[in-house]
Amino acid sequence: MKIALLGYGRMGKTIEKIATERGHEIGYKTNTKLDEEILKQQDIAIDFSIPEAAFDNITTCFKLGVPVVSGTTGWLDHLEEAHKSCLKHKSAFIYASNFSLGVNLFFELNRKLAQLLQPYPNYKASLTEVHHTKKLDQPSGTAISLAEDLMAQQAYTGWQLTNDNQIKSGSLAKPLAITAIREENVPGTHWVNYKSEIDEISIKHKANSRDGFALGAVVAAEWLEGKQGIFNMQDVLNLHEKK
Ligand SMILES: NC(=O)C1=CN([C@@H]2O[C@H](COP(=O)(O)OP(=O)(O)OC[C@H]3O[C@@H](n4cnc5c(N)ncnc54)[C@H](O)[C@@H]3O)[C@@H](O)[C@H]2O)C=CC1
Ligand SMILES: O=C(O)C1=N[C@H](C(=O)O)C[C@H](O)C1
Repeated sequence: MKIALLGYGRMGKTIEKIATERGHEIGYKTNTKLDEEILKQQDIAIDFSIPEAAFDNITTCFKLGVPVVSGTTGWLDHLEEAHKSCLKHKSAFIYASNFSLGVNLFFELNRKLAQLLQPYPNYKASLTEVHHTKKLDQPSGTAISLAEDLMAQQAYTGWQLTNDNQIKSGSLAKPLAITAIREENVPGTHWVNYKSEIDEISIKHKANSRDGFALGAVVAAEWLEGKQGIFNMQDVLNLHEKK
């Protein structure tokens, strides 16, 4: 496939390495405004840019008939609008807050654990994420996905970042606490913890590098080729069928 990399930073460069190893061609890469003439000659676009640019990049691709794999976090207020644009232009789209196989299995574990602990409100849940100091958004997109899945099974009314009272979502009547920690060179670590007076149950995913995110994004792009519509990583990894 001829791939456009929208965002050529840490992830764009890792995706280039993995896509090339898998026999793809990088036909276009950019860190700024899109060149529509070159972009429309590509088979697919992979957007790992910045929150402010993602929506425009993605909808420009749909307008040009270029399917999109998007991993940029921090722009999800506009996700529904992006879906509408994809459907309007009969294009194809996959968004994931995390493309790695390990995290997508971890998402399944999180949903299962939240369901198992539903009858036991004495276990208080919390989330922690650790990322590198260059990360622009907090909490991470992955932590928000974990929180949303957990809250679908448990009696929390919203989530709140423990280290910044301004950052929250939903009602604070019974908030789920998320702690975001920033340390040099950490690719991404997430914990879900349940604590009672008697004991604690924790699950953790730690990325050792960015390769898993990049491989997942390239596999998603390969899977999306020739399809039309809106998909997610559960579709790509066939996780619906494994339940
Ligand atoms: N879904 C997933 O699996 C993962 C998602 N991410 C997310 O991907 C995004 C990028 O992460 P990194 O590569 O670490 O960041 P980065 O800061 O290294 O790269 C972002 C690049 O986008 C460029 N950029 C700025 N404006 C642009 C525009 N208008 N169009 C295209 N590019 C533009 C910047 O110059 C920069 O080079 C972040 O939102 C991050 O949270 C990161 C890792 C995994
Ligand atoms: O910015 C990052 O680096 C990462 N961002 C994603 C997120 O916000 O969850 C995925 C991964 O954790 C790395």
